[in-house]
Amino acid sequence: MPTGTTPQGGVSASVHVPATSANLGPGFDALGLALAYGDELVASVAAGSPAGDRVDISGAGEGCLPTDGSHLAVRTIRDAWDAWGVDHAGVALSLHATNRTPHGRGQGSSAAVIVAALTAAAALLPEGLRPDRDDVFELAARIEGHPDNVAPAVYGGLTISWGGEDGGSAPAPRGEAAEGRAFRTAVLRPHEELVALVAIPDVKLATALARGLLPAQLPHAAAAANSGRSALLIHALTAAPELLGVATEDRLHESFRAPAMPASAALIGALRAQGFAATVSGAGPTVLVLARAGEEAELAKAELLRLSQAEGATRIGAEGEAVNWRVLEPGLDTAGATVIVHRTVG
Ligand SMILES: Nc1ncnc2c1ncn2[C@@H]1O[C@H](COP(=O)(O)OP(=O)(O)OP(=O)(O)O)[C@@H](O)[C@H]1O
Ligand SMILES: N[C@@H](CCO)C(=O)O
Repeated sequence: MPTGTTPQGGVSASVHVPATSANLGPGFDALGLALAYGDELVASVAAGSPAGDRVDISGAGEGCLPTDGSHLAVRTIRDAWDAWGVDHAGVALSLHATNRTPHGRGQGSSAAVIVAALTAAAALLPEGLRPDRDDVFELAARIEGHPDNVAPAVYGGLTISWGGEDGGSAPAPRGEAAEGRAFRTAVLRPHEELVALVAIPDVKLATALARGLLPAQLPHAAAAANSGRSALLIHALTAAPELLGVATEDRLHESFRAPAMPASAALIGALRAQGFAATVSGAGPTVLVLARAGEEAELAKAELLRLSQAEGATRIGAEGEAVNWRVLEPGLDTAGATVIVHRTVG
């Protein structure tokens, strides 16, 4: 970035970022799927200072999240400009956030806001100097700490991400410079018949808490079974959806986290007992069901609605509170994060 580059006034960047579901069963910290609904962030700058930063929020987080410079999107934009060598001390940021992705439910809300903020931070720079999608992916994954929600939020579709051992550079494809990237991803198109259903409870589970429940070590047999299933899962998601049930079996995380989301675990157990490919979405507690379009998806939806409304185990959360569920069939997104830069008038 040339010395003295500043964010542009007189323009606004409108960003859309999809909600995402990570893990998909055995693909812990690696697999992600973009869902066709998500968040909007409109960003602009004017002459001023960071003290003048303002965020206007509607939807998730409205009335709870900060509306000043301590908002995650503002911090992320300013951190990105620092990382890219942009001089931003003389501007105030104005953000309008429309949040549809629920927070702390396992649909990638934190990845979405980070990706939206970085996409806006790049778009507000002069044309020709804007970091590209791969730069946004890299920085977002570093901030989030793992790439599995960030990749589908940036690129759309079905993503397989990887990093380096012990936080080093991610191994690069043959013939490509390693470039010191910490994370990389391969983007696949999901099978055209793939349908995703989500049941979203009205209780939250912080990802940090859910990660704290994982064991440091696992038996080799469990790791071997899991690697076989995650390989099979790619085949199921792209070519053979009839294998989704067996391919979504996980040995790395779901059982260890079940005590923190008993209602989700009970719902998944009841659905899997009927042969449906039900898993925890991300770190939970949303339940994700993958199915083939047509009769199987219709049956899965009917069962998901019936079980999530039933009295009993599925109505009790981790703290003993009642759980209410919202069931959605969001469709799949293949575009990822998109941005339009408008010239502002007046
Ligand atoms: N749009 C947003 N604006 C500001 N902060 C947000 C936004 N979305 C998420 N956050 C912050 O991230 C937290 C949720 O992140 P967390 O990683 O726990 O869950 P998640 O990203 O929704 O789920 P998962 O990582 O399992 O998919 C929120 O409680 C909030 O602090
Ligand atoms: N792979 C992550 C996804 C949630 O961010 C986890 O399960 O902790």
